[in-house]
Amino acid sequence: MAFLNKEIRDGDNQDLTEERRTATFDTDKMAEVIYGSEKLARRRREISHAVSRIPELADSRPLPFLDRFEKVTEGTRKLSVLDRHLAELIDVNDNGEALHLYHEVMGMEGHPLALHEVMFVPALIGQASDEQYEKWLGRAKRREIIGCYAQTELGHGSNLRKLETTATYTPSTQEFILHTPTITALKWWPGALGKSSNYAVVVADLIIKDKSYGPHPFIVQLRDEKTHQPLPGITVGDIGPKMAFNGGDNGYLGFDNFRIPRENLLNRHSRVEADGTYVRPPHAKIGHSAMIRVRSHMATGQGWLLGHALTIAIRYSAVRIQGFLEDKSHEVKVLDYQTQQHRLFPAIARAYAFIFCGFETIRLYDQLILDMNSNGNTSGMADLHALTSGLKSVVTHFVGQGIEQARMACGGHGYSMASYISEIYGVAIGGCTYEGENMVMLLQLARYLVKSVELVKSGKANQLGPMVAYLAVADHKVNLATGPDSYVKMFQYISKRQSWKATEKFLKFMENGDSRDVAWNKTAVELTRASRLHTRLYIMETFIRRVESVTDIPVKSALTDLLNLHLNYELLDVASYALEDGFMSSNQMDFIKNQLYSSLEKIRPNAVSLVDSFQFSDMQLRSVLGRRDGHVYQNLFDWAKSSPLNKTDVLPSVTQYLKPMMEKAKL
Ligand SMILES: CCCCCCCCCC/C=C\CCCC(=O)SCCNC(=O)CCNC(=O)[C@H](O)C(C)(C)COP(=O)(O)OP(=O)(O)OC[C@H]1O[C@@H](n2cnc3c(N)ncnc32)[C@H](O)[C@@H]1OP(=O)(O)O
Ligand SMILES: Cc1cc2nc3c(=O)[nH]c(=O)nc-3n(C[C@H](O)[C@H](O)[C@H](O)COP(=O)(O)OP(=O)(O)OC[C@H]3O[C@@H](n4cnc5c(N)ncnc54)[C@H](O)[C@@H]3O)c2cc1C
Repeated sequence: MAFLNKEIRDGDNQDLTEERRTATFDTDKMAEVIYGSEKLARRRREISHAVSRIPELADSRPLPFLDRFEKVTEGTRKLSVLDRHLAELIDVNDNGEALHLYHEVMGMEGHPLALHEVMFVPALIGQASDEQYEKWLGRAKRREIIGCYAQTELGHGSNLRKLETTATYTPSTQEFILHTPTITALKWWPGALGKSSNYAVVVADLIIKDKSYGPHPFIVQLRDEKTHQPLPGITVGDIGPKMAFNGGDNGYLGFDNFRIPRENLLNRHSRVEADGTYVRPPHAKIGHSAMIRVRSHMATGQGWLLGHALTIAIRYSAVRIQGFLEDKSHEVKVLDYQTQQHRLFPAIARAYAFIFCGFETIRLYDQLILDMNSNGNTSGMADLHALTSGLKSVVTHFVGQGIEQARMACGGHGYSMASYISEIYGVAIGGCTYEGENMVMLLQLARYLVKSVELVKSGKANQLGPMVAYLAVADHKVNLATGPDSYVKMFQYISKRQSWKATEKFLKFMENGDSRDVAWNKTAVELTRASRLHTRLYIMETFIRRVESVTDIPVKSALTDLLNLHLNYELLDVASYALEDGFMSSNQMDFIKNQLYSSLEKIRPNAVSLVDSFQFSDMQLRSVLGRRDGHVYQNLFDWAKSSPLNKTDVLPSVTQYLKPMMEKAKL
């Protein structure tokens, strides 16, 4: 008989095998839904297999035992090995294959090319003119040069309008002079800036004839192409260890009146003529496109990170036997406890929801770039900016929470670096900060929601985009028993009510004499609540759309269980908004809870297979606790024995300090 869960192998832990046998769907088919195509799901497996046959691509030692210097060296070593094997391992023009290969081999702790691929090349593609493509893009794509994205400064990150680095145009030499006027103007944080990159896209305040034109992107050479020494006028280095990403060299950068030619302003959309005339872009924020790109990709990337932590926690929970249920002669798997299921299963649903939702925003971003580059059409920018601002904030926040729950669900062993969950957590929560601090970005979405409510109030509801059309819809009582649409309607009611209440509150402060900014700040918490609700509604709707589109019946059925869990969990979490004005009854509340608990029971037999379907190899997971074979205790013991502290029985520190202390005490 063909097994539905393809992970079953001889010699694996029996408890885990037992779980895999209960799968009601084919995990390969589920992987096709997760990764968007049969081809990519299959290629991922093939690539992982091919990588496992090249020993040099393996981590030379478990990463948690490496210090920072060793991590940076190890990442760079693997990159160079990978470079030799690239063409034999993947179709280099296929982004999905490339992304998988890098996740597999390089892991998540950072490496010299991380920002080159994620932001430097995309910034060139989005911002450079055809002539600049000719000069830089090919070299960048071939990796003759390595670049990063240097925007944030020591003193400013969120408020781009106040960046202090200046790029002053000098018509006599047709050059920009880049300068760092104060210590707070030092670029600070850019990934791969400190030691690896020899070029950067630098965002600086463009100044022409003493007038500031705001932040603009420039391509800047930082280091000599032969010696890799910083060029005269450039100060550059590493900012030190961080919560995670310690294989990466986030850096600082200062300019001392450093000159670059006029052609180095990335000028697809705006430019400076030889005489200093400024030509405006078609949209004021078009220079931010590299950020919108990363934000568009974040929901999927973060969903995968949550998937990593859950794969570890669910597999472990199926192997960990502790305590009793009915039969007092046998301890049970901790996965059988309702509290454990409640801790983990809604997070599985969210991981799936975020991945599906992310695929939609990636498509929207690709369409926007196509429109902008082919006919200068920027009409989709405001919508996508609002959407991705909310999405990156909500998703990173919940992913952080979900990973932390996964850690706790593994008890003491979750706290060990052997689980690798703390590393995943550190990487994931970086996303709450980078690409726009979460509160700041929620407030960006709130601007859009407030404007939308104002449109409705002024009788222009017909101008609302499809994503906010619900803000104008009349309220009707909802019967939740009629299926997903009724949950959407209830959520729409809640989200709409909060957007309206926050807007009314904001307008009231202004009517009472507060300035717009002060009124905004006095309403900010309510506004961020509106943004979160709007975003969660969008995630819910995309999840429903995706499940509806699935054709494989067993896969669809398992996904429907996950979706039902998601709908009930989400609604329960925000029910107080609808209970307070009586729109939701306490009977409905009980109904939601009962549905939720029965979803947990339905999902239980598929739990291991739902996470196996992510098809993360052991190499990619880098977790001793979460390995596919489930031999948790032997694996943990072997790992601990390999700790450098265990190389000798008596440590020099004991001989030097501890023993003399003990000897002295004896006297
Ligand atoms: C294959 C790819 C895989 C990717 C996977 C991801 C993995 C990533 C790993 C890499 C790790 C790290 C990378 C991190 C890189 C960085 O962090 S780069 C630095 C990022 N920095 C930021 O995000 C700064 C945040 N701040 C801002 O973006 C802006 O300052 C902010 C938007 C907050 C405000 O901009 P202002 O210019 O000040 O604008 P306002 O006055 O507030 O608004 C004026 C109007 O403009 C609209 N607006 C703003 N931005 C945009 C935009 N981008 N697009 C469209 N419209 C925009 C705004 O809504 C206002 O409109 P309104 O007046 O309301 O109509
Ligand atoms: C792992 C990592 C990688 C990074 N990589 C890069 C990179 O490659 N390139 C790059 O240029 N940068 C990078 N950054 C920097 C990152 O983009 C910024 O740190 C981020 O945009 C947040 O800005 P900030 O540090 O100025 O935070 P701040 O804005 O100083 O945030 C501090 C607090 O102030 C609040 N706050 C600020 N403004 C407002 C407001 N208007 N209203 C309400 N509250 C507000 C925030 O909510 C937050 O609570 C990276 C950062 C990290 C952590």
